[in-house]
Amino acid sequence: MAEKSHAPLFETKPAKNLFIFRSYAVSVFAGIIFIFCYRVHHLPEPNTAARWAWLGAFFSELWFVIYWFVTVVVRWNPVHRRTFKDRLSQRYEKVLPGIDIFVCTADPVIEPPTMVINTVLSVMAYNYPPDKMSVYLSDDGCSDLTFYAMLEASRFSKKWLPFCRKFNVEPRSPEAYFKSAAESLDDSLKRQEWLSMKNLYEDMKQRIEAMAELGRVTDDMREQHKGFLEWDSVSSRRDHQTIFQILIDGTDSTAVDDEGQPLPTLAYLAREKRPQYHHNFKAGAMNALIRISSKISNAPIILNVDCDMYSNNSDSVRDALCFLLDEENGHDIAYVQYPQNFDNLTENDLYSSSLGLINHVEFHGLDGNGGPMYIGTGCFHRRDALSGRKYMPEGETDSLKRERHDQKQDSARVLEETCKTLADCAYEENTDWGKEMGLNYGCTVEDVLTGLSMQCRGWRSVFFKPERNAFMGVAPTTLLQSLVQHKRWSGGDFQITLSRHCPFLYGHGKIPLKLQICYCNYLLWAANSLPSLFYVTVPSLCLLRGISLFPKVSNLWGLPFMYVIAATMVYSATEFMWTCGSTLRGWWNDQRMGLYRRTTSHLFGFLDNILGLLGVTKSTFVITEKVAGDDVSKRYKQELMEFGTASPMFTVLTTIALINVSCLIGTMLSLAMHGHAIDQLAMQISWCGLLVYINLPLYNGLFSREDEGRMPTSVTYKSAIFALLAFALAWV
Ligand SMILES: O=c1ccn([C@@H]2O[C@H](COP(=O)(O)OP(=O)(O)O[C@H]3O[C@H](CO)[C@@H](O)[C@H](O)[C@H]3O)[C@@H](O)[C@H]2O)c(=O)[nH]1
Ligand SMILES: [Mn+2]
Repeated sequence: MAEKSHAPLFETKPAKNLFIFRSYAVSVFAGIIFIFCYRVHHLPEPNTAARWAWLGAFFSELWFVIYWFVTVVVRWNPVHRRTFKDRLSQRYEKVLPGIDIFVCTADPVIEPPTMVINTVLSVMAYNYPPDKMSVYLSDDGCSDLTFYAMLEASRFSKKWLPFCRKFNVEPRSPEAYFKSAAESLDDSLKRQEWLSMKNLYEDMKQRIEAMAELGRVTDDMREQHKGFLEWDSVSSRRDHQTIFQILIDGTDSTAVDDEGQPLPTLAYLAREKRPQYHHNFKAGAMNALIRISSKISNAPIILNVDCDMYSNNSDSVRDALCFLLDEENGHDIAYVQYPQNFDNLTENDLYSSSLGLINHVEFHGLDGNGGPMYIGTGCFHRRDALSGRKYMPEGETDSLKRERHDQKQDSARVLEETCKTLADCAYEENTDWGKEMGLNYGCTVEDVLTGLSMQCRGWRSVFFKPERNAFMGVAPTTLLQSLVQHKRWSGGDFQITLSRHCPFLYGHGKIPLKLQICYCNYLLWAANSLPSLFYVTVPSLCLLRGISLFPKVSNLWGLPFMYVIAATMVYSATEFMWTCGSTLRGWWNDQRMGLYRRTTSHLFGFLDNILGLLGVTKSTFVITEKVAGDDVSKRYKQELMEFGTASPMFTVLTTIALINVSCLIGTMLSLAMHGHAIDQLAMQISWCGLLVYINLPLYNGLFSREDEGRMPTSVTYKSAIFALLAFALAWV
């Protein structure tokens, strides 16, 4: 009996079939050694163009091997986790800890209020005692429309929560639920309830959208809640006082749903913004929420979600608690990170937004090597760890059993007033907030940096991927959006590499070396750009002058090259289709996006950092668009690449594509005319051909499309000039 009470709440298992990957890695490593022998033994004459190109290829390959080694470390020891929620209920149902849920939004146009409240409703409806949950929305857009939508949501929740309980609804975002679930309920009474709930939701949605269309909240609506008065003194979203409103006060015994069950607390916050203070983007918003919630509910667990990431699995809180409450192995876990999943992907994931590799492969690997990164959304934290406390092996056991804050006797109105100052700009002056406390400032991937800090303070983290996806968000639906998002990520990650937070320095002696290496899988994205740029241009340009950078196919030295390339492609495609459950085309799209990101997002992220170090630029957080126009969505659904805008990123892509296609055609013509043997250049020509092939959608956008999503002519001209310049350079 005693043994049973200590049965673990979760279990960890190593991944299966690891020998396949390990044999691949070992054999490729052998191939790589041969490649380097070849490079060193066949150096061309000094002071020739061939010599420089050769050295360039050598150093690029050296870099790729270093990076490849990182990806091998990531994949060496993956683990999978399983939870036992029934044991959690048996042991803890009566004493479940409180949980504070933070939702962040920043712009009512890019992130429409209906989307925001769907996320809010989905988390309010978790299968968890509502009196133990509090939901806080941070609105960096300071929009009365969002506030109005929250008011609607607070009313709607009184019906939605009982409905979810009664029919065990999944997912609990009304929009997603009514979109996916057919009204197949056979019982006519149920059917009626279902329909009336759907109508109720549609009506609310319509009211909110009408108000958004109007662009302001109508006067009769404004009279319904005193909170709207706050907007009388808002001059702009970048210059206003703190607005904090408790819409549902969970401690109030009259705050109940239509079945008389308690409701979760629901609060709206727009922290103070003043032009003279940096607001530190999402990190600033989260820190304001940490402070304010500590005065209201002060729950020991904090869940953080982006406003577009609704809960898709009502048991996620319980799953997360299985880790955090485990008596044997839970006390040093700072956070439980769920994967980011998306519900707007196309069949073959045109822009490779599914994060398939991260979710199915890499994060299991990080988990096995010391713990996944914190990736900003879908993450359950221990409040203490997030607030900045170091892990202490003794005395951890009670940290989750803390009571609500003493001030709970105060009425909501009094609390609102006393809490406001906590979200004022000046509050953080001369404090450790943003440094040692809360989320870290100064980095566009505040999440990754914060997770690393927690791990360096002695905490562990776990990655949990339940069978039913825990969260579903919105992935970028245009090429440019995706590239810009990756620029923020790779630039931010690289910033960490160059700073004192570089895992090898900051994490030295604090986190395992293998985890430090794993971080490089992401922190070196930006650094990949230069060797990649070399590899997709110089070998092709060399063709024009007949400079050969690779051995003959018939030569024995050709074997290691061909083996390494073929094995890596086959392994990567298999991994993508088998482990990530994608299609072959999905893999090919991922390869294309990998190439595009390396040569644009990562390059620009790299340059940004260099300029940042020189003090020329300051990084900003460009919010990812969550709605697209009708035409754009149509093309997205058809998996037709969206260009459409004249962006420098497209100029880079087009220039590279033009260089490759010209080199390929030029070389073929000259070979045909002079009748030279193809053997010496075969590998280089194949590489160039592959680049042309992967770029087919781009040529299509350049030359044969008529729709709005084609490549703008200005980009084509600019790129043609750059390509000509490259040819001229190649000749000198
Ligand atoms: O000044 C800001 C800017 C953004 N956000 C919020 O931050 C979240 C993420 O922004 P989004 O534009 O959707 O960026 P993504 O690239 O999708 O976000 C990923 O990457 C970010 C770091 O770059 C993390 O913060 C996110 O959690 C993670 O999902 C959204 O909820 C925004 O509302 C704010 O609250 N304030
Ligand atoms: Mn997002």
